[in-house]
Amino acid sequence: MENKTFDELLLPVRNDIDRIDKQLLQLFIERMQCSERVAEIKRKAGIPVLNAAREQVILDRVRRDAGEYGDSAVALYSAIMSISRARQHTMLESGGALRALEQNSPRALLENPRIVCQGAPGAYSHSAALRLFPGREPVFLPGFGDVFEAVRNGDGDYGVVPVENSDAGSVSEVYDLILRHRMYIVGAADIPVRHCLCRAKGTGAVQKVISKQEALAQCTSYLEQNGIAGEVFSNTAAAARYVAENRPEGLGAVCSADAARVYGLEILAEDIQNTDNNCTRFAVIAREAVLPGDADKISLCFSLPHTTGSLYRTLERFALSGLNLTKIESRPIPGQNFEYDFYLDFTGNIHDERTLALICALSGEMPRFSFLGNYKES
Ligand SMILES: C=C(O[C@@H]1C=C(C(=O)O)C=C[C@H]1O)C(=O)O
Repeated sequence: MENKTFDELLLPVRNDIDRIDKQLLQLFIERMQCSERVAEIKRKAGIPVLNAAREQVILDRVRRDAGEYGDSAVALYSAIMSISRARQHTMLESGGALRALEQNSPRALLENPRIVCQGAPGAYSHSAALRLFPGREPVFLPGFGDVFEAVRNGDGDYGVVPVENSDAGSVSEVYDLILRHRMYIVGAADIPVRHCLCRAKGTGAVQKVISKQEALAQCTSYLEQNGIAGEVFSNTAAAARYVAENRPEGLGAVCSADAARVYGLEILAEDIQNTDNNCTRFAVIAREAVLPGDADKISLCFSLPHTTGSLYRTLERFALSGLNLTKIESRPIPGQNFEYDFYLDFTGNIHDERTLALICALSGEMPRFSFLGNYKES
C-alpha cells in the first residue's frame, strides 16, 4: 500500500458519511414536517401529543430491523421522537397553566412572612428558619404534617422542613408530605449539623440519651464507643427541653449547642456526629410559587408510564436540555401497590425558554406530574 496519510485513507469513507448525513438531514426535516402535520390534527381533535403505544411500535420495529445496531437504533429513535413531541408541544403551547405560572408568579419572597417549623426553640429547624428568614422567629408545631397543614390553611406563609441529611439520607416523611400536598418549594438551605452530648447540671453520668431518630443515627460511633444507649424522641430540641425540665439521672440529650444554651444544659461533648461535614438540607414550602429571576434549582415530581425504559428516556430529555440531575427520590404512591412517584431536583431556571418548554412538555406527558418550584439555595 503506497504511503497514504490517515487523512487520505479516511477521505473516501468520510465522503460517504457526508453523503449519508445529507440524506439523513433531509429525511429528518421531512419527518419533523410530518410531526407538525400530526400536531395540527391533534390540535383540532384535542388529543394529547404523546402516543406511547405508537412510539413503542416504532421502537420495536427499529430494534428488529437494525439487527446488531438494535439498541443504538432505539436510543436514536427515542431521541428523534422526543424532539418530534417537543415540536408538537411548542406548536400546541402545551403546559399553558405552567406558562402562566412562569409569567405571573412573584419573583421575591414576602417581606415579613409568618414562618412555621416542626420542633422547639433550639432545634435545627429553628437554625434553618433564622438562616433563611433572619429575625423572623418561627412558630413551632409538633409534627411535619402540622407544618404542611398550617401553610395550606394560611396559618403560616412559609414552612421550613428538613428534606435530607448528608449522613442519614432523605427524610422520607417530608418527601411523602411534599408529594401528597404538592405545595411549592420556594427556597432551600444546607445547615451544618454539630451534635452535642448534654445533660442537666448536677445529674450523674449519662448512660442513655434521647434525641430525634436521625440525630441518633448520625452519632452511632460516639454513642457506641462510650456505651451510651439511644432512645428516639420527637426532635433534638424537645429532647433537650425534656432533660432540662425533668433532670433525669443518667439520661442526657443529643442536640445542638443552641438547644443546650436555650434550655441551660451542660455540654459534655461537642461534635459527636459520625462525620464532620454533616449537614441537613431544609426546604421552604409555600402555597403559591415564587420564581426568582436568578433561581438555580428546579423541583418536580411525576410517576412513570408503563413503557420500557421510561425513566431513562425521561432523564435523557433533561440531559439533552443541559439540565443536571442533583436529586432523585422515589416514594410509593399510597393505596397503589408498587406504584411510585418520582421526586427530582435539577439545576436550571424556569425563565429559560428551553427549560420551560421541556417542563411544559413533561407536564402534558408524565402521569401525576407537578412542577414544585424553582428557587435559589441559600
Ligand atoms: C407523530 C406523532 O406524535 C408523537 C410523536 C411520534 C413520532 O415522532 O413518531 C409518535 C407518537 C407520538 O408520541 C403521532 O402521534 O403519530
